Amino acid sequence: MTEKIAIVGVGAMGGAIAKGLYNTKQYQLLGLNPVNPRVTQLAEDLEMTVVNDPAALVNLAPGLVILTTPAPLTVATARSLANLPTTTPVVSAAAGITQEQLQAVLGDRPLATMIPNTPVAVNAGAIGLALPQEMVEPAGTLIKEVLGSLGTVIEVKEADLDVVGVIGGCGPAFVDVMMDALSDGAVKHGLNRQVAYQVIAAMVAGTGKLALETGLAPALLRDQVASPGGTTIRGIDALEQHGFRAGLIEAVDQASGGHYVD
Ligand SMILES: NC(=O)C1=CN([C@@H]2O[C@H](COP(=O)(O)OP(=O)(O)OC[C@H]3O[C@@H](n4cnc5c(N)ncnc54)[C@H](OP(=O)(O)O)[C@@H]3O)[C@@H](O)[C@H]2O)C=CC1
Ligand SMILES: O=C(O)[C@@H]1CCC=N1
Repeated sequence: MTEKIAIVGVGAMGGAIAKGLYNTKQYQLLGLNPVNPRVTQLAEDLEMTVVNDPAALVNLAPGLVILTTPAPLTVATARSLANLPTTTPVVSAAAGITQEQLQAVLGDRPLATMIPNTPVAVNAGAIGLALPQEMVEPAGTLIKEVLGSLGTVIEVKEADLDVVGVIGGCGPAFVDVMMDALSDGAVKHGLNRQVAYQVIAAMVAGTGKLALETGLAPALLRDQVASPGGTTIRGIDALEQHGFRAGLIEAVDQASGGHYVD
């Protein structure tokens, strides 16, 4: 029987997860979200049954529930789903919301926290997953299978999920800012912006693939690009002088330390 996966909060993240799961053709998609034209269209596109009442979602008997509501609303939303059978696993993507907070409202059931990222929409996500030690089967296997269909799952301790969420979850936005600035530089030199976008996106995808497949440290990969006396090292010098590296370290500092409250 096809597993029914429920996405609670079908926004940017929930929608990206829905798209990635739809691509696999392996799951039946359910959703919970207030009614609006955006969600109605997405539901139609992804053959997803979206309801706007928690009791209706419980009646649809999902096999796995993924919480992607705004973090400050997630504990209250989880409470509205407490009637799910105690065997139904729940995975929350809400930044800064802990397993303990969710367990308090969802009771004793398989429960995990994660930080995915928007590339899950194209099954190329980086998903930090914190499974509690006492996770029972088959829930643990189901969670890893479903998330594994969306990209690379990296299991971490819950205490590390905050910083994993910054580099993995916020990271695409940081890279998008870099890509946008690189395209400005290229346009300044007369290149067509759409051509610049194409080159930059392929370059970023390939740089990530090379790092993943070689397992080499970024500093070593950088050295292979920077020919002695060449052009790259002059660009790196400019980046250092303008605080590129310090800016990224500060971005991780500023974005970490979850600030959401129930
Ligand atoms: N965006 C990202 O890249 C990442 C986000 N996350 C986490 O995912 C969660 C969602 O973030 P994001 O997708 O960016 O936010 P969005 O605002 O885009 O999405 C939130 C969705 O939840 C819906 N919603 C609001 N209240 C309820 C409710 N009570 N029941 C059901 N649905 C509800 C909203 O409906 P409506 O359409 O009416 O606004 C909206 O569709 C956050 O907890 C965030 O920490 C984690 C990792 C990465
Ligand atoms: O901006 C946010 O709060 C969410 C969490 C990680 C990425 N987006």
